[in-house]
Amino acid sequence: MIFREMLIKSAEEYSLSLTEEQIVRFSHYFEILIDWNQKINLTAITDPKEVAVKHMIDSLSCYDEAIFKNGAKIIDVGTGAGFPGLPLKIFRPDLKLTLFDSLNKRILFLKEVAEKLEIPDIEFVHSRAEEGGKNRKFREVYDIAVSRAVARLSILSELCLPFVAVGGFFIALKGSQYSQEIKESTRAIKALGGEIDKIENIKLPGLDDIRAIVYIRKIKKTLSTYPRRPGIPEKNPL
Ligand SMILES: C[S@@+](CC[C@H](N)C(=O)[O-])C[C@H]1O[C@@H](n2cnc3c(N)ncnc32)[C@H](O)[C@@H]1O
Repeated sequence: MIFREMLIKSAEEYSLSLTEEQIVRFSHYFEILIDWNQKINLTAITDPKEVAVKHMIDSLSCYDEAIFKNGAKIIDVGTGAGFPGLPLKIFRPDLKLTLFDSLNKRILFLKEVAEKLEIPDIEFVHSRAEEGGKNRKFREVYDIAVSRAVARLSILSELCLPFVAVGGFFIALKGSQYSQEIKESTRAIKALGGEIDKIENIKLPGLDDIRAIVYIRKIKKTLSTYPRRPGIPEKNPL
């Protein structure tokens, strides 16, 4: 009940209106998350109010109606326990979502959530982004790539921009250190065919820190040299 109330209250503060069906799905997702978290490490955040704000509402904070077009193809790179991809899919069931992660246990959890919540049209991929980004099935076919808490922006751009089609967006959900990360990543974003479109500051209900959503537009194809081999983007950022 606490989760449900907090979710509704925070969504309202954030000017997002949720239907009863969506609220039920978010609540069920929360229950399965807490249950599985006892067996495998999915999240350090377990307090109902915190899960509602720091996972569910934070995930929705990158939602922009003008960018998330009807039926858009979206990939969540390093999705972990499904953030931000799954809350976005619950909010906008028309999205064609790919949940992508290098840890298979988390993919198994996500499959169970999708099945129990009866959410169709989700593709689950167990792979590293450095490999997926080279694969023709995934390369430059997405309208949107989203990612949260996976790597610094310079590294993350190499992991995410190869998935995005020209004209699409890579959306990075960033914490309070975002200014420094953005400064460091200018060269990488350009080299990968991207351009910063806008940066939106976010303050979550009840939290003091300022976060940022960085919207990067794909303006040119990514050179076939990127992404480099697994581990290289992190070891030697562009
Ligand atoms: C700290 S968790 C964040 C999970 C989720 N995005 C969130 O915000 O709660 C980072 C996730 O990224 C995945 N990951 C890290 N490097 C990756 C890579 N190169 N390719 C695919 N997934 C990766 C990890 O397995 C992990 O699940």
